[in-house]
Amino acid sequence: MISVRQTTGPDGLIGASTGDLRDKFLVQDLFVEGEFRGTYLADDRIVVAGVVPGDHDIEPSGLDVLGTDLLLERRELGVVNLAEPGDVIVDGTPYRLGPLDGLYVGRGSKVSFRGKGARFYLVSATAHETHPTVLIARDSVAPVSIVDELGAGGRTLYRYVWGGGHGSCQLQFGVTVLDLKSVWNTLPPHRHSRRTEVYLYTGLGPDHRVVHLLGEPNNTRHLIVAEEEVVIAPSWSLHMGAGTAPYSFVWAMAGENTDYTDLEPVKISDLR
Ligand SMILES: O=C[C@H](O)[C@@H](O)CC(=O)C(=O)O
Repeated sequence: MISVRQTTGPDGLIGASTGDLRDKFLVQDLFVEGEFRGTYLADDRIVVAGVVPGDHDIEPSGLDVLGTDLLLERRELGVVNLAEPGDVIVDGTPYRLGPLDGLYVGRGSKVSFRGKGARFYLVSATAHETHPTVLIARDSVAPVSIVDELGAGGRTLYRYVWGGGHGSCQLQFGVTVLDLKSVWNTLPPHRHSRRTEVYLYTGLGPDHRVVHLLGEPNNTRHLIVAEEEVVIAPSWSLHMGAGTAPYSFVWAMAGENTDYTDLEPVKISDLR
């Protein structure tokens, strides 16, 4: 099943209740064993989905929203496994993903998912050409450490597909892991007017939450986000958060270009 999500422009924040904000910007309940559950974002036509295979292989379904026979008929795909090892099968070839490993799948391939205990998070964007499928183990990526000795924003970025690495049409994605006792992601914050970004939070467990900030720098709002929930950052919105426990998140972007550094920094002192 793939549902459709329209967010809003910045004016949509005026008078928005907690429920309004959650209805627009938070995607919940993607991970249900035995199902292919997705949300189609109007923003940059990104599809996010969750797949929990359990005892049976799962193929993408509910594709009437896309109007194509295959999920990747006109799309590219990023996959990150959030749990036990499992396989993504691409045109008959299995790719094994351990915890937080990534896979890029080029346009035109047929995918299915296998592995009891695996929990696959999918992000897809439209694609105009085919780039090779590649497995990106977390250990194989040069980590980018953000050191914050006095503050609480120490973390390590693992860039899986981005402008400086493996080619893609518009998709960029990776994983960021917070240092022990650090809480802040994406500090200092930024916006990127030429793309949409989605964050999936993981590693929090059932009893903890991330307080995620969205909105324009001078007009922020917050969402309280739980394990395996996704937050949408339209091109006009910043995105940053602080967790009540250690966590990681999968970030993914799509839009006008694949230049990872094409962003507009926001000064912390300008936040309102
Ligand atoms: O545009 C870049 C994305 O927001 C993330 O890569 C940022 C991030 O993981 C972090 O700073 O913690």
